[in-house]
Amino acid sequence: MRKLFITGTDTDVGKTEVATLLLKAMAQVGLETAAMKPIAAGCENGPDGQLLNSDALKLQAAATLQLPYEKVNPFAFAEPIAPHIAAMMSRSYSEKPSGEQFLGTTGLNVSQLLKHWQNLAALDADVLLTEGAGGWQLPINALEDMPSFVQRANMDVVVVVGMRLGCLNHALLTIAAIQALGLKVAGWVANQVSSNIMPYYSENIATLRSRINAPLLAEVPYFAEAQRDEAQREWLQKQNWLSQLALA
Ligand SMILES: Nc1ncnc2c1ncn2[C@@H]1O[C@H](COP(=O)(O)OP(=O)(O)OP(=O)(O)O)[C@@H](O)[C@H]1O
Ligand SMILES: C[C@H](N)[C@H](N)CCCCCC(=O)O
Ligand SMILES: [Mg+2]
Repeated sequence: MRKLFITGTDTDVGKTEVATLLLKAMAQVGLETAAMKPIAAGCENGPDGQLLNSDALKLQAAATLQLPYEKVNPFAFAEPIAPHIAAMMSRSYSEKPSGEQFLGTTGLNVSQLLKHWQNLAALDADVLLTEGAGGWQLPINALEDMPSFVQRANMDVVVVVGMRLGCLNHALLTIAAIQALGLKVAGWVANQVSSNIMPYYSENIATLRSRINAPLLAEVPYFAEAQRDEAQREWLQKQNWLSQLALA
């Protein structure tokens, strides 16, 4: 089983967009996939009152293994804020903890994340794809960050770079932090996050290519709403990212 973790240079850079495109590409070549968004902040109430996150729903729908929502997204919080703060805010306190005290009350920890992830890993699909939340160095409690979970699970990491001004610093810091933990960067994806392509796009790509010691898996264009599905289908046919990931 291939275990991939999708991170990005920030929140809103296209991790879910790229993750669902990857899952669709994998399905097209007959791979069995499971997907997970272990922690999601920013949820709506479903019909039975269950908190549902749109990323988790997209991953659930794009994976070939049909899994119950709570297995895809075991930790769901209402507010669209940093997840460990959302986790703290979701609890009821007689007195809300002040200052840094709340960090001890998030209820999130690496061993719980690992337990839920291992349940999906045990299904032994060809690929288990896990989306992070926000950027790489995401705190989950007073002592632990998301990267410790990725390290314990020994996942390979795909970095989604939102192609906008500032991405050089964010991408290079992210890659350095992943590699410093001894984890493999399976590759990076340049994602156009706006209908206006950034100035000097190709020079920015060239700069990242020259400094990132991992393959550029794909350059994802901005898919306008109109005929989005069709444009994505056409685009997917031209990609060789699965062979770069040794999955095809
Ligand atoms: N290549 C693209 N073409 C068109 N829209 C895009 C593209 N990439 C991202 N978007 C849009 O930008 C928004 C943010 O993308 P996405 O939700 O994938 O970000 P994210 O990194 O997963 O964010 P989060 O940190 O909340 O998980 C979404 O509305 C998404 O549809
Ligand atoms: C709400 C948002 N869309 C994401 N789900 C969470 C982003 C967390 C960012 C935390 C931070 O680095 O400041
Ligand atoms: Mg997302």
